[in-house]
Amino acid sequence: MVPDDAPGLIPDLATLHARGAAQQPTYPDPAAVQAAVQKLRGMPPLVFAGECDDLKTKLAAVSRGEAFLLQGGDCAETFDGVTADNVRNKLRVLLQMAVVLTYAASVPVVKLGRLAGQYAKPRSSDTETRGDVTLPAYRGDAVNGFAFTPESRVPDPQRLVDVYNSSAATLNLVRAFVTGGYADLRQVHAWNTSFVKSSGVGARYEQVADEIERALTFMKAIGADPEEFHRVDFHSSHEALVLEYEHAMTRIDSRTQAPYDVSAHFLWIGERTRQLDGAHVELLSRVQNPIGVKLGPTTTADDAIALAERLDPHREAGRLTFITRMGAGKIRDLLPPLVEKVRAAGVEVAWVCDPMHGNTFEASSGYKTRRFDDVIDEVQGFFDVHHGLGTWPGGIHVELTGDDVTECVGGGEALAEADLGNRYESVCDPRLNRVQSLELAFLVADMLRRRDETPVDAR
Ligand SMILES: O=C[C@H](O)[C@H](O)COP(=O)(O)O
Ligand SMILES: C=C(OP(=O)(O)O)C(=O)O
Repeated sequence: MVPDDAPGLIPDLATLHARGAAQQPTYPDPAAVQAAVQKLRGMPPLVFAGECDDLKTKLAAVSRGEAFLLQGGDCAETFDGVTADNVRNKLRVLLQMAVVLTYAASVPVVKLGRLAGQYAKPRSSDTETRGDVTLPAYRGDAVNGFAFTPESRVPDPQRLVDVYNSSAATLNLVRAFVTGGYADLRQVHAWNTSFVKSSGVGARYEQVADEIERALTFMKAIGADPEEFHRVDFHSSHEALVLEYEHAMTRIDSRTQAPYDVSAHFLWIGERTRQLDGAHVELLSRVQNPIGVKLGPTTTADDAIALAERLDPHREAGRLTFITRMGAGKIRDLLPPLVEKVRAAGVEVAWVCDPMHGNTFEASSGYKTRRFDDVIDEVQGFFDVHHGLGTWPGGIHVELTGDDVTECVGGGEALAEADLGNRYESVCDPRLNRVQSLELAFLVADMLRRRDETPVDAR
């Protein structure tokens, strides 16, 4: 456990806050905050430091161009959403996407859930107004309630303990699924439930599943049935946003005597909290987990290089992932100078594309949405830029759900703006539904394959 004053390893909370921490809740009762933090400091780790190191090794392969990262899950998890069906559905769509990417593009896929901790949200505005009532904005279940009442919107630190418990329950189920038979490759057909089967992409998936099944039968016949066919490696991630939670979950690893944030394997710093001298960069600069930083359209190459110097001064392979979220209309202009200058500075990172956060708009009905075509266009732009520079498009970071929601428009089922109200369930940003997620996986697999077909000297 890291005491609040572990000298030299982790600054105490007050010192962190004194740096000016963006996007933090204003708690009305400091004693209640202290009590929640103390409670969390005594809880067991959610992940083990050695697992974080394993993920770092895998991300090093991503940064070398030898693997592809699939990072996905809800925009904002909710406490009510911690049900067996919900967790299974999310895992299932990620497994299906990973199979498509691995099989269709012949590339190892590192699987990273945006889950078991993704409960805190940075917001554009501190308040939300409905009619003539203005209340504090909803900042995720980690902070306050979604219900639009004054009581619900008051930040409650006990929620941080609830985040821990919900994350533990989710991770427990995920671990059971991925090692206990559900993720066995022989389940590849069973993951395709009837709803998806009846869609165009579902039929395409069935073909892939048939081919995999034949290959598995052949392998078994010749006596090869490796352990990797029966389980998958799966890791957890979330935005490290609320300092009280991340600080309380930072512990000294008994093997190495170094600090790890044991709330997840991978933590990222958001676009709104990546200030070089800010608290979030300071805290994550001290922990040994693999970490990410979101880079939006205002990021200069100097910003990115300075972030790398602060967060990865020893240039450790797999330590740092840059997750760009420029917007479909900007990525082809903004990404090339960024990647070129970062590379010229000798900084080695995994480059990952978040095609969601630069492409949000408000539909005429008032729903926040994203166009599937914009999502694809940003990923295609990301691939084109890296292709042009000879660098590796290392992965995608996607807000998605395993359910058949109606939050993003377009895709093979041509979801229209008028359909958004049918099943809009996100408490923050719109997610790809299950069919759209699978369609994305096939399109990205095509992009990866086409890249492979290009002769190296033509790159
Ligand atoms: O998920 C990211 C942010 O929390 C979200 O885009 C902010 O949304 P807002 O602009 O509605 O506050
Ligand atoms: C807030 C998020 O993204 P960004 O920091 O890129 O806006 C997010 O991924 O939930």
